[in-house]
Amino acid sequence: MNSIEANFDGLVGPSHNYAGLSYGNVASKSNANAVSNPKQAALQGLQKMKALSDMGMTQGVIAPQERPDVYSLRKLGFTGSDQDVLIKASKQAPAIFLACCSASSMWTANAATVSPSADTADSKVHFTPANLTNKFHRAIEPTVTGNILKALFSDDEHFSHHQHLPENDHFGDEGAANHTRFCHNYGDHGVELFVYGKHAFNDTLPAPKKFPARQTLEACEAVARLHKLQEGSAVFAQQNPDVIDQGVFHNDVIAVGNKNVLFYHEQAFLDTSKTKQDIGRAFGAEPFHFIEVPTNLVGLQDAVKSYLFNTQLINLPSGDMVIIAPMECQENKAVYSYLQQLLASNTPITNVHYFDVKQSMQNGGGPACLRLRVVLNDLQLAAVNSNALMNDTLFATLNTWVNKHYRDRLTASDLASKEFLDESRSALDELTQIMQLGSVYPFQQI
Ligand SMILES: N=C(N)NCCC[C@H](NC(=O)CCC(=O)O)C(=O)O
Repeated sequence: MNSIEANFDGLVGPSHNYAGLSYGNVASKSNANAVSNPKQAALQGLQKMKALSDMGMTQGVIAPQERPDVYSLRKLGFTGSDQDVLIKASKQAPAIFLACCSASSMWTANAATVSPSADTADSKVHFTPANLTNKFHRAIEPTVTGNILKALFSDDEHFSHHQHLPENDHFGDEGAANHTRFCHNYGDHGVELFVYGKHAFNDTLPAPKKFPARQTLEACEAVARLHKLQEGSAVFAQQNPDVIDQGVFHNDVIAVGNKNVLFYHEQAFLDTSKTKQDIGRAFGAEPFHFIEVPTNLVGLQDAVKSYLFNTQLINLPSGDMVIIAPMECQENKAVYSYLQQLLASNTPITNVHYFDVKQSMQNGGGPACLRLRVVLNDLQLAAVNSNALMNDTLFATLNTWVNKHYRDRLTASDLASKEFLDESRSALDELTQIMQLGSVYPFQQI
């Protein structure tokens, strides 16, 4: 049976804004308080999805979350009507209020970890929503993420959904942003690489000193157990703590893998040779390509600014392996010349396509952050909610929907109005009908 790797991108929500919420994420902090353009952000995301679909890729859409999140604010003691809650919170606790308004669920690489059925003991595709405990604005995502994933992958003959890990820093889990999979063909048994920032239960081992390690080894191991991965097919590697301290808050900011390729920066891992050995041993005899980018060609700051590694490494239906990169890689001299050199050298990577996802980039979210990879065989693909799969009709419908509901300018003060809340809820209500998701949002469940 044929298997493909689908990409499910997060549709940017109507509240997309720059609130400087992510300590350790340089772009988020440096663009705090900038005026955002949610309409442009959503349209940029849709353009990328459509372009990948036009390249022959299977492209899905993951709906955004309901924001402002009035329910979290109520849990924190704000009372009255929804409007009262928003006004009180925005005045009395502006930072908490903004955290409850983030459109951060757009970065679906952090939505969940997904293991294809070829890797799991029960031959089902396993999903564990990420608990995202390290940042409050993200820690309020996993329950609705789980609802949306179940609405897209509902058939329990094929799909197995787990509860997110316990909500504690010891089990901090950021999902697929710290997970990549290697295989020969997508339908073959693969090797899943889990990358962590620290050991939660042993604080004598290396860990970053300045910025937080958002993912723990213990969280990675728990996900591998839940997904029933076979012995030897999960590899665990520690991220270099020094690069976390320089703004590499997820492994997908410094490394990306696909099939028999790992594309990574020289400084990505704490112990590069052990990481390579472990992957090589698990992968077996077939040739594997470690494409290591040396610091003298691309410095760490250039890698972080351009998001060279937050690129999608995909196989087109023709078999060609290509990079989907943000425009920032074309604009950065060192990175662009490295990529030109890479294409001229003898690796499986044959082309680079550049996309404008600037609205997302300014919050530290590149092309790879915006997508969740899901390997599916023909039967599983047929069981996916087809209203979430990109095609000409869905593209046109979603463009019209965005143009109808989204603002092209949003500041913190706009977010506290009842008008904005009503606008967002009516947009999401219409979206659940377009995508036939059912009542996934709290405002639809009251
Ligand atoms: N690397 C991956 N896979 N994802 C990128 C996530 C970016 C996100 N930024 C934010 O949440 C910023 C929101 C703000 O500041 O308004 C984060 O730090 O979690």
